[in-house]
Amino acid sequence: MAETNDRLWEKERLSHVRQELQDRLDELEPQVTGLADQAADIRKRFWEEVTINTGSYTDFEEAFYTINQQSRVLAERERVHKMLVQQWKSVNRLLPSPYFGRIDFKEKGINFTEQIYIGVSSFTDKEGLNFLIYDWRTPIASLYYDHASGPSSYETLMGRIEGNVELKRQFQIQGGQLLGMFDASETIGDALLQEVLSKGASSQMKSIVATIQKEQNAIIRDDRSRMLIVQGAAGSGKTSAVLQRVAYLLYKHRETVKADQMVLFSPNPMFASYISTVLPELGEENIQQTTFQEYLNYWLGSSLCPEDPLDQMEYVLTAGEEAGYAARLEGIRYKASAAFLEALKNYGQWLGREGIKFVGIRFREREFITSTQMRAQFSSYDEKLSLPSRILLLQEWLLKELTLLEKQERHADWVKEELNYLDADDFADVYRSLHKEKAVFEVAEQYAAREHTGKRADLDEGAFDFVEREEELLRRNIVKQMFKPLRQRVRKFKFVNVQATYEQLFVDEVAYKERTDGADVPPYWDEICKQTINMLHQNKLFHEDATPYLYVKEIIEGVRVNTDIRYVFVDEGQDYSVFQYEYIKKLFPRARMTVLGDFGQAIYMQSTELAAANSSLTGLYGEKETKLIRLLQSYRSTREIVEFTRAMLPGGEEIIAFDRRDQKPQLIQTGTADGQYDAFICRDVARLHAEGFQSIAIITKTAAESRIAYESLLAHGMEKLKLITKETERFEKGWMVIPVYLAKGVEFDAVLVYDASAERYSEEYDRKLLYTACTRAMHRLHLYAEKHWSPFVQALPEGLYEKRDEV
Ligand SMILES: Nc1ncnc2c1ncn2[C@@H]1O[C@H](COP(=O)(O)OP(=O)(O)OP(=O)(O)O)[C@@H](O)[C@H]1O
Repeated sequence: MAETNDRLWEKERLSHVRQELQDRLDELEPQVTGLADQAADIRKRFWEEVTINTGSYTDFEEAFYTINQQSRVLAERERVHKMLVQQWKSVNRLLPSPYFGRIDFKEKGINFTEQIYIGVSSFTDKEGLNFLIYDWRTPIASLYYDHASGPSSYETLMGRIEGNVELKRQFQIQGGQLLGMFDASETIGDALLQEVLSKGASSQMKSIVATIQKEQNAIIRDDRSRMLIVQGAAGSGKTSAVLQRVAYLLYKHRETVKADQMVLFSPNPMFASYISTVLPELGEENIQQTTFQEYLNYWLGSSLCPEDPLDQMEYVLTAGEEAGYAARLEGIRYKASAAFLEALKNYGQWLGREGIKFVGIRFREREFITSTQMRAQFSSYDEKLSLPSRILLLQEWLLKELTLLEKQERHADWVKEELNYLDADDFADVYRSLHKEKAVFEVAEQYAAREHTGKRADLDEGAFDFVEREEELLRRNIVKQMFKPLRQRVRKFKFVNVQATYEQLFVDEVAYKERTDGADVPPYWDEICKQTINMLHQNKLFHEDATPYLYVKEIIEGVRVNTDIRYVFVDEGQDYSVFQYEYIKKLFPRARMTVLGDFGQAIYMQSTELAAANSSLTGLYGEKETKLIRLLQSYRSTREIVEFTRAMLPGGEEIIAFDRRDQKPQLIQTGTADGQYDAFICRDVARLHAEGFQSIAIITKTAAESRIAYESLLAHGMEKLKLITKETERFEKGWMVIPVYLAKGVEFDAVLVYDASAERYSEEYDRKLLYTACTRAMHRLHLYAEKHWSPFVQALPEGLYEKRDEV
């Protein structure tokens, strides 16, 4: 009975709050449109109101004053309009579902229990005195996420507030209707989470604001660490938590930090599209999203073409039979290592003493300034100065030299010849400036004459030599134009041959050791050198060389920095090398960094272990400034799928499954009969679809395998199937074939691992690929093989799956 009363009471309150929201909306709407119209009107009539009369100084002043006045009114109207639009949007967002939680909190020493309703933004009553809804990011709202009922506390700017949570309640409100309410005695009750997690996958990630878990809340609200590292199991909500964190930080620091001062590194553009709706759903603007590759491409410019990381991945997975494969793999590993980073630091020292390669400045087949001259000039600078400072001095020297050479060059014969090719415009320009010059000349002559004789000078027409001055000016212009690109090259440091400077690291072992203060070389060094140089000679860079190359470039030219950015977030952080982290740190010197990842899904060779005791990531800002949070509970998949997948990973037993149940994963052995394989898959997709699963992914190991699978399944009549490639920009719901490395970070109702045979996944390296593929499944997981299962499947306890032998 009491429960029913509670529910009635909540229904009434909901309808009261909605009425208040509606009233506010009715109040705001005319203001919003009215102000927009007013601003538009002012903008349209701006110049009508202003009479510009510059006849006298007073007129001018008056015009100036009116313009100023008008633009101030306009700016104020626009500011108020923007604020009202924001309020209007926020009220609109609240109306269908004003809040999702309530806590009753009795503060210590105060004899009163406050009811706190929590929603996506705050809302007060008409008088502005009482909060009808608290924003989920307010300090008091953290009680909702962190504590079960009982003694609790929360942090405010003024210190810790202690008290007692007497009630914690969750609501399901949709379209203004109270559909359900649950009182939670333990953290956030499972009922709502169960409900949320049992839903189907969608083409866009959803906000988890109503069901944030305690350990996720710690990630969201951490505001102290310079570096926050989150090592979280597959599906533990890392990406979800980081997006909530962005919204939280934007709210907490709204006076000082704007969305464009945050940047998120995501694995690929498709992933970026997948998460793009979360922040707007929370009422915040999207932050800048990029991939590390975009940064590389931008900074390397057009002269060198770096390999795409996905192409590198495809090579690693498919080129096992090719000559030089083992050396390339060693190269990938070594060039991402801390040892190589150290070697490059030492190389920087060596370059400071000798060895930088310069490019001479050539002009019309002549060597103007040779690389030897540059080297001599460079070595004349004090060695105590940093390398980039000396390069700057050299740049200055070169620009001065060019000015001298430019002057000399005006008298060269080729300039005379060029005079013949000038067009009328060139002459007209010179003619105009000569006339101006003539006027100045005549005034100067008159002045000089008056000084000497006290009379006007009697200037004859020939006193100003037009012809001579004309040729002089024309020559000057011609040479100036020709020297422009030379100057530009110098300004862009093109006189340093970075390519040759990088290349000379890869001559042979002796040279390498000499230049890097005795660094050890990995196996296959000679072959690694050959492969690297071969690429450079084609003006290309292996992916593993791209960041080290930029690093060397910056050792010489100085570090590029972006001081605007205050927060950097790196998702799928295990896939970045220590080099890339070092680079990101330097690029954003004022930023705090949040890195989220899962070493269990570290499928790239350059991976970094996030949570290891001696992780290079901890070393980036030092232990004191670094905080590590581990997430062990997996939310994405059913208990059966988590139990199956975690058994694939050494140490996987620590992953905790959420208690949501469905079928066990199915292993389907198809036999070798022609066409049977794909026929089984088609049939299973149709069955899953009939069960109501809409997003179904057939996951392959490589892009090459994806293409073959796609063609073959298409031939079996699966017309609705889509092939996802690295060029796919938008993530859409449906049936798709996708290589595992593109499926990272996203999820599907059902996953069918196209070929989980021993032929496909047998190396230790394949374990994580298979794990990553299987952990994309939310509700159903099927694995297929013709004959022999991958050893990683064979090793699983039998009770974890159901076998379907179709042979
Ligand atoms: N607190 C939560 N409430 C509701 N759903 C949640 C919560 N945490 C995670 N989820 C859901 O679990 C799924 C996995 O979350 P997410 O993609 O953020 O995990 P992840 O750790 O980034 O995964 P992976 O590393 O495997 O890509 C998503 O569907 C997300 O909505």
